[in-house]
Amino acid sequence: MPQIIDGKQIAMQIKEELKERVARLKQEGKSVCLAVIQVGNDPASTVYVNGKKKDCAYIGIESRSYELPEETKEKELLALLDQLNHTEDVHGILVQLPLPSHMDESKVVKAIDPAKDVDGFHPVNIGKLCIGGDGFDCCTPAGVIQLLKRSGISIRGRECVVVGRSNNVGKPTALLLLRENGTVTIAHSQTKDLKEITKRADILVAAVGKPKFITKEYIKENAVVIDVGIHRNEDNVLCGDVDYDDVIEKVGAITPVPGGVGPMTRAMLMYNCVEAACK
Ligand SMILES: Nc1nc(=O)c2c([nH]1)NC[C@@H]1CN(c3ccc(C(=O)N[C@@H](CCC(=O)O)C(=O)O)cc3)C=[N+]21
Repeated sequence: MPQIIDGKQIAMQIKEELKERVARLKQEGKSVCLAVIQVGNDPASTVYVNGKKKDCAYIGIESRSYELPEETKEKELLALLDQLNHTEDVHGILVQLPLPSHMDESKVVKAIDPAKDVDGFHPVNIGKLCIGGDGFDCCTPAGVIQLLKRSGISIRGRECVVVGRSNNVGKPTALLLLRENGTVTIAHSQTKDLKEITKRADILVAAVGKPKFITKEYIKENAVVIDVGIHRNEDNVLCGDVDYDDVIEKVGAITPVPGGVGPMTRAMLMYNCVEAACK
C-alpha cells in the first residue's frame, strides 16, 4: 500500500510548534503580527486569506486585514506598503495574489521590505534562496521539503524531477531540492519526451497547472509523488495536477489534494512570520 502523506497533519504539527514559540515570545514581551492585504474580492482569494487569518489566530499571531476595493490605484497600494514597511510592530506583509490586471505584480512585490516579505517572493529573498542565506524561502516549496523530511523521505542523492518552472513554485522548489542534495531536473511544457524524464524520478513534483495531467505512464514504480496543483471544478470539487486514482497503485508515496501541499503552504507562511518577528 502506498504511503499517503498527510499534509494536514504535518501542517498541524508545525503549527503546534509555532504556537509554543509564540507563547514563549509573548512571555518575553514580544508579539508577532502579519498584515494581510487583499485587493478586490475574488472568492478563491477570500477563501485563502480567511484560512491564513484562521491560522494566525490559532498560533497567536495578530493579523491585520486590509481589504482594498478592486479599483484601488497601484499608487495607493504602494503607499500602504511603504507605511507598513515602516510600521515597527508589523513583522510580515502578505499581498494576496493575483492582483487586479491594472497592477504590476512584480512592482508591488518589490515594494515590500524583503525583511517583511514572508511569502519569499521578493527578488532579494529568491536570490538568498538560490545562494543560501538568511532570507525567507517561498512557502509552497518550503512546505514540499518539510512534507518530505517529516515523512521520513530522504532527498539526498535521489533523482528529483520538478514539472513546472513558475517563479513562485517550480523554480524555487527545484532550488530547495538541490539545497537538500537532490539530483534535480526541471521539466516544462517545452520538454521533449516528458514521460521519459519523469519516469526517472524517485521524487516527482507536479507543478504543471493542468488538472490530472500526471497519469501512471509518467511515473516510475514506487516513486514519491508530490502534487502541488490545485483545481476546482464546477461542482466545487478539488483536484491536483496528478490523476490520483490512476497512479495510486503504482506510487510509493503521494500527497492528496486537498490535504497535501496546500495546508503546508499556510503553515510555512506562519513559520516565516514567526521568524520575521525573531529577526
Ligand atoms: N501572496 C500570495 N501568497 C500565497 O501563498 C498565495 C497567493 N498569494 N495566492 C494564491 C496561492 C494559492 N495558495 C494556497 C494556499 C493554501 C491552500 C490550501 O490550504 N488548500 C487546501 C484546500 C483549501 C480549499 O478548500 O480551497 C488543501 O489543499 O487542502 C491552497 C492554495 C496560496 N497562494
